[in-house]
Amino acid sequence: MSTDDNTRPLEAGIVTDFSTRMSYGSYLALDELLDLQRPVSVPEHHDELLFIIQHQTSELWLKLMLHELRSAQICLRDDDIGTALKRIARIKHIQETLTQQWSVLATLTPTEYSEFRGFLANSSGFQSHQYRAIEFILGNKNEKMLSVFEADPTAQAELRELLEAPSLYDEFLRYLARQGFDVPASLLERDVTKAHVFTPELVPVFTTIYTSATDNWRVYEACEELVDLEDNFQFWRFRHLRTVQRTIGMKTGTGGSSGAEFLQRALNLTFFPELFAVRTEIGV
Ligand code: HEM
Ligand SMILES: N[C@@H](CC(=O)c1ccccc1NC=O)C(=O)O
Repeated sequence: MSTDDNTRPLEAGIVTDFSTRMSYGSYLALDELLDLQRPVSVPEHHDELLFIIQHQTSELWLKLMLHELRSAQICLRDDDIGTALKRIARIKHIQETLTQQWSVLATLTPTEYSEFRGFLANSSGFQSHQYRAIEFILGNKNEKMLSVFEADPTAQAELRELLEAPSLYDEFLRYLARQGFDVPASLLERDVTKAHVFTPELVPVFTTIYTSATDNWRVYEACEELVDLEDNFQFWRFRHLRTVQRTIGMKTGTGGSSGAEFLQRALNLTFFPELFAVRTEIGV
């Protein structure tokens, strides 16, 4: 039923008394959440709220990504590839959201950013423990990264635990070995605290999977999901680099690195090199 005054009448059943009931705001702890955006610039710069919300929303998505990645690892350990694939499907959508989100920050001009950048002092995304946790789970292990978290023992301990645990790729290769694939023993017994290094002897395993995909759909699909995951991760890194270039140019970073040059080097890293190398071996 429509009304003449272009308003929607409330229905009789709509609940309005929340004096004793759980409401939207109380369920989501909105009072606390919306009290956490605290600009430090004096006088307060109009654009600092954008900067804070861009980072806080990113951290929330990183939290969910970590939750799903940890679960995917457990699924693989339990030989439950179906659920692992479901976890990765969601992770890929989170990555797409994180990458698209850069366009909001791209509305921040270099001048606007320079007006409050000084207030950020030495804080930097480099100190994001959730980001580092994701890098570790995906296999970009680097013990030196722990030093940044000396003042945050909880974060440091969590990162050390991840450093010493098998990566997602380690779990996948162990799964493949249990499924009867000829995964090199050196990889199954490797020092998991180190980054995975390209191992030519692993490539034939993937050549078998890719050339007989019709007999191994599940495993083939899992390989392709990992390729998507790495692609998406690189897209995020690339958008970050481009945002940095258009915002601070070649300035050094607040975290103390060379800035754009340091971020550029991350684009040479790879999580699953053999899944890319197999492409060279397929067909003519
Ligand atoms: C104007 C916006 C931004 C600029 C100018 C910028 C700049 C930089 C720079 C220069 C670095 C290198 C470390 C340093 O010396 O500080 C860095 C690292 C990093 N930033 Fe940003 N950043 C921006 C936005 C963001 C956003 C929105 C996020 C989302 C969480 C983010 C996350 C990170 C992460 C995780 C690193 C570490 C990357 C790695 O280890 O490879 N940054 N950023
Ligand atoms: N590293 C950035 C500062 C920065 O972007 C930042 C500062 C505090 C919290 C998060 C940040 N984001 C990513 O590095 C810069 O050098 O301008």
